Amino acid sequence: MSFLFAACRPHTPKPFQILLFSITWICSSTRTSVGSQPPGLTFYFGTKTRYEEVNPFLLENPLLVTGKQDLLPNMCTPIKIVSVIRHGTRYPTHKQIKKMKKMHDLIVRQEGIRSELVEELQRWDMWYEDWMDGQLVKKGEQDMSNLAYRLASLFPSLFTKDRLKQNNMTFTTSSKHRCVDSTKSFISGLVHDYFGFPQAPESELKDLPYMEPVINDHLMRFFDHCPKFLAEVEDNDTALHEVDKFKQSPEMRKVINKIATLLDVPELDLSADLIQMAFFICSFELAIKNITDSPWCNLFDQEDARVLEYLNDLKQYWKRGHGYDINSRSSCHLFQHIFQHLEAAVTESKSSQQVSMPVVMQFGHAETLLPLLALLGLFKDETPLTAENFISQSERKFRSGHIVPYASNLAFVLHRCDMAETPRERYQVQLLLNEQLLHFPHSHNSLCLFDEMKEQYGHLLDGCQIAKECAIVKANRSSEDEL
Ligand SMILES: O=P(O)(O)O[C@H]1[C@H](OP(=O)(O)O)[C@@H](OP(=O)(O)O)[C@H](O)[C@@H](O)[C@H]1OP(=O)(O)O
Repeated sequence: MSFLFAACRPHTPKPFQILLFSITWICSSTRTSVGSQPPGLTFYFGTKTRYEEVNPFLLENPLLVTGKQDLLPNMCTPIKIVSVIRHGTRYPTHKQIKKMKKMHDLIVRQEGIRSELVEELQRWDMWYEDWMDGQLVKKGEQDMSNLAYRLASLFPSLFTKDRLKQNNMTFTTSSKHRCVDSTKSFISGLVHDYFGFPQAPESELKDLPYMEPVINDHLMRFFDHCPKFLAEVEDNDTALHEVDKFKQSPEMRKVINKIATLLDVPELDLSADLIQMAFFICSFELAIKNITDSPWCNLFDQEDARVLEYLNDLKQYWKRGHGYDINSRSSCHLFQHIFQHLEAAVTESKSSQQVSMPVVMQFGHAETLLPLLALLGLFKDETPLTAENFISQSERKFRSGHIVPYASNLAFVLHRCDMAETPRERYQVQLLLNEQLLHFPHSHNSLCLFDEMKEQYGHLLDGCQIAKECAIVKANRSSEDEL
């Protein structure tokens, strides 16, 4: 099978392969007609997943807003939106690029008789360079400008020219360049694509105070400012022990063995990290350049992909998700900030004032969103993800690629319902993830009365003081001192 598959790749026919040429031509044309994606791998890339995987209709039309009628509650008017948005598609980080080079060098130095696949990988151009280090790519800019257009189309009463001109929109970002650039692309999508202001200097916008992104890492990178998280997770070598164990698991060993055979390299030269990197190259080639037939994808089938997805999910679960309480508790300042924005709008609306800040857009990382979602009790499986339960977790809720792909976005939309029968029903909050309705865990409904939300999450409003949550309590002989 692999021989036939190997013969099905476009390649320069060699003397001893002339016979295969006709087969190759048939197969490559067949492969092209079969589909434009790596065979069944694209939904297993975890946090390296492109946004289109959660909204496939965007592949045809990146500006399409679907199901608008289903998304908005009848007889209610949106009066505020507060969003947390992951940056758009990015280059690999410096750390990952080093692993890419190591993996490719391992293949390039192969000599003697090599398979078609190895030859193709040897011919592949290692075009990634250290300077790229996680920066936003062109596709990432488009992710953001298109998202801005779609959100404004979904909530036109919030995204109005007047509000733009009156600066009633705020754009907060993490200090990382990919987030700052994502914010600028989002604003550009709003101003130029949606509102149609020309890009030229004579644009009406010149009299607008430029909508500069406001950097706030305490909000968008709260994990960097939480001593308890840094000590117990980030800087604790044993915190990801389940990840380390899974790298040695039978499932992982089977993938390593298979790739070693395919590449004809000693297993000892390979590792779970290097193989995960080869898998991620397939994901980056697709996400960044829309290359659907990268030779790197030909190393893997869906069984391998499920194992490698779980490896990434284990990291996200224990480093950012439900694994350790401090992961989610460290995000409660961000949740409180979101809630305070909603509460301010309710207060203004109740006193018949114009809502002063109807649009609040906040740009961060997968590690901004995952702890916040965990804090809200979302995507929590009954059993923790461990190195031992890969098989029983095959239908798990916590699949990072389905939750926080590039450009993922969580939106709290506050509605005023003037036909409400009781004052309690007048203000309702709607939850959307990646432009789709998301149910609150306590009610299994995507709409929640504002007062009910306050009751359900009150323990996170009054009972989560970030200074106390993040304090490192150091026991000593006489008493416990907070550092
Ligand atoms: O494995 P890498 O270096 O890509 O990990 C990145 C994070 O990428 P992710 O694991 O989420 O795919 C990156 O998150 P992002 O949302 O900004 O892409 C994070 O900022 C970066 O520090 C790396 O995370 P790590 O936990 O430090 O490995």
